[in-house]
Amino acid sequence: MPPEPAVPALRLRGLGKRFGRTVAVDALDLDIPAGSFYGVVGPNGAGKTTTLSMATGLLEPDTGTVHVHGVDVWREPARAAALVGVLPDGLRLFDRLTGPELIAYAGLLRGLRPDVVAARRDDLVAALDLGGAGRTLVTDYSAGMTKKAALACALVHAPRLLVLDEPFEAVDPVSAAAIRGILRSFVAEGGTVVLSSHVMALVEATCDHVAVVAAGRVLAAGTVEEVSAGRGLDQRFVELLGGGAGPVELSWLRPSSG
Ligand SMILES: Nc1ncnc2c1ncn2[C@@H]1O[C@H](COP(=O)(O)OP(=O)(O)OP(=O)(O)O)[C@@H](O)[C@H]1O
Repeated sequence: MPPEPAVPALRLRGLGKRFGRTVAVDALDLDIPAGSFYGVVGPNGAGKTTTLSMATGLLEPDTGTVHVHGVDVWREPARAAALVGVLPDGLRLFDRLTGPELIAYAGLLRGLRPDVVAARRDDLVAALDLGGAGRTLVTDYSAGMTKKAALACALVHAPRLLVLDEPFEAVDPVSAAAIRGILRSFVAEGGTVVLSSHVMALVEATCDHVAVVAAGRVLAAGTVEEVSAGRGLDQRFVELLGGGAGPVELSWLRPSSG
């Protein structure tokens, strides 16, 4: 008998969302294999945030289904939520707390025991180097620090799947390396990471799989080698998107034109 096909960490089928006349996501199908480090790339307005929001139960799809490790996100939201950690785009946090307080609060909301919460909070503060901020409230954190605190909140219940919208945006290189290290060991231990990014070099260096999304559809998906087809992800991305228009000359911008 052939082996059972593996259940993907995330399965999107016929996913669709409109905002008025704008089709943000258009009958999108995608499988994210369990244990992969998956990048979702695409131009501005491609539908990445909308897709990831629907995949994680934050935004109700107009059409289609989402399964996380075989659990239907929209039929069994509590079971699915226990499996997923999310770093949404433009996240609103309870920012009148310190970072460690926020992490503990996230753990308690997830139903963890207080002693487990305290231990994990301390581990996450150390791993993400959030201890130096002392009693500073999250509202006074830099953008990168806020992102790290939000990532810690997404990790505290030990999810199997992490979905991260632009996790490296506004994060300094040292913090980005720390975050990458944490995500890599999460994947090495059997977890799955899905992240969206505009930065091809980052996806190429970090992810093993990639999907190129444009106009709410998947243009190409597979391992980074398959999708980049020996030409580098940046170049493939431009090719898949049709190269774009030629350069527009801004003659008035020439210093000599005044
Ligand atoms: N709440 C909303 N109301 C109206 N239109 C929306 C809303 N959210 C997204 N859109 C539209 O849906 C389309 C897809 O947006 P989305 O934010 O998902 O793209 P994205 O790939 O994440 O873009 P970016 O890389 O710029 O963040 C865009 O045309 C956007 O203007």
